[in-house]
Amino acid sequence: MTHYIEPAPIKDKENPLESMMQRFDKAVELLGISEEMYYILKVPARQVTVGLPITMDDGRIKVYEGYRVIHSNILGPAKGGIRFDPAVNLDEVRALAAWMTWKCAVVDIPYGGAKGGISCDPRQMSAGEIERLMRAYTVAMLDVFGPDRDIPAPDMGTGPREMAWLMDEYSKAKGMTINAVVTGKPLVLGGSLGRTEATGRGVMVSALSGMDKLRLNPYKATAAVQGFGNVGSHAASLLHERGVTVQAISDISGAYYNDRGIDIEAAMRYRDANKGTLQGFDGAEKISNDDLLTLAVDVLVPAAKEDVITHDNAHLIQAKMIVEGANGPTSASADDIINDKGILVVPDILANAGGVTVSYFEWVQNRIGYKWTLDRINRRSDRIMKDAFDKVFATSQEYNVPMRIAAYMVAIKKVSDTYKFRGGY
Ligand SMILES: NC(=O)C1=CN([C@@H]2O[C@H](COP(=O)(O)OP(=O)(O)OC[C@H]3O[C@@H](n4cnc5c(N)ncnc54)[C@H](OP(=O)(O)O)[C@@H]3O)[C@@H](O)[C@H]2O)C=CC1
Ligand SMILES: O=C(O)CCC(=O)C(=O)O
Repeated sequence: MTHYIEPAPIKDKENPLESMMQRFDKAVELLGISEEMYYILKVPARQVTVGLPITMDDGRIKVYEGYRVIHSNILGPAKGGIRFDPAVNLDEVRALAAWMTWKCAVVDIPYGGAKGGISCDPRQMSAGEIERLMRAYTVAMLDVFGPDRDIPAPDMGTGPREMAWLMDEYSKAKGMTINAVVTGKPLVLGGSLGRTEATGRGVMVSALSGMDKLRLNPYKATAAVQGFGNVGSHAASLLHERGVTVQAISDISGAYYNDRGIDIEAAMRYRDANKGTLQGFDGAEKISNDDLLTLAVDVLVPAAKEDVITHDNAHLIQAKMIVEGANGPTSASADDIINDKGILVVPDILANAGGVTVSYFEWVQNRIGYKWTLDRINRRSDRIMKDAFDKVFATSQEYNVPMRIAAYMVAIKKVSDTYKFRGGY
């Protein structure tokens, strides 16, 4: 029996790092970036891998691998979530860290990009085992994290509970309470109002902005949302609130379809009362996660994981618009097919930036020792998301490129200009 938890193998097909680099290369070429700057932007500033021996509930010791990659800290402290998932490996974390750099630059917040992850399956672990893993990871990253250095947050498989453990462990090690070291915390520990829904809310703002460009009336529009976790469930709920008929939702147990629309609040209540799963939800017909992606809806929101839309299924997509709630849900191999079909894609580094935007607000509130109202947070984050959408859309028109490449161009220009002005290399 193995006590070492092997990280997921690096994928040679549909590798997220490759997908990120292909879009990056295109944007760099259009911007006429120098070769020196190309490598400055490409190579991560820091990569840390740690071994984490954890005592499991049955007394055995298992050794997990954890990662933190700081892609860039030129715009400010690095920022990015921590992922607990069996598919985590260093390549995935490197791609996710770079996406954070571009994302923060697209929405014009003063952060660089980072990401962390542990190759583990939290669904198979007790709360105590997860807590020991999170605390061990925090101790291993004491010289990486810091409110002015690198500020983690939740991602897939983690949430406020894990962020609370991180803050506690970090604060104990430093001998004082330092809540600005992490965002996405519970409210009582200095979390921000609105952070839980923030990513889904930004997805909703992006979807409505895209619908406006396509002249789609939200009250007549339909949507399918893949993933019913933090991002997917709030995106579905907020789209529903704005009049959109959400015909399909899904989680790892499968997808649930109803052409008259799913009662999203009922689905959320069902999931919360059913150990976090939609398994058995009866307000809809059960279909597969693959079938959800090819439904004849106006708006498709992939909000679960990477590389679900690939060369193999892109030609089957019927949606008029894809709003990427997840990071990297479309692999680069699908880009040309999707663009040729005329589908408007609001890319991940724009569409899901509402989360990090409100994380930024949380950090600002922690630092000034004050709490903003939910109304102020929502108004400010909606404005940031709408301005970013308009800027990326205008760039896509100016250069006649898809919004994805336009978003990379906006981001890369900002980061490379920052390097030029700071100089010293
Ligand atoms: N949380 C945030 O603020 C942000 C998250 N993101 C990105 O959004 C995506 C989702 O993150 P988040 O909502 O936080 O994660 P969660 O862990 O809260 O939810 C993930 C959801 O995806 C489902 N899922 C996982 N694997 C599959 C699969 N193979 N097929 C179908 N569904 C699956 C999960 O199902 P189940 O519950 O059954 O396991 C769950 O419903 C990730 O790509 C993340 O990086 C981006 C920006 C910010
Ligand atoms: O809220 C944050 O700081 C980061 C969220 C995140 O990991 C992401 O946007 O992918």
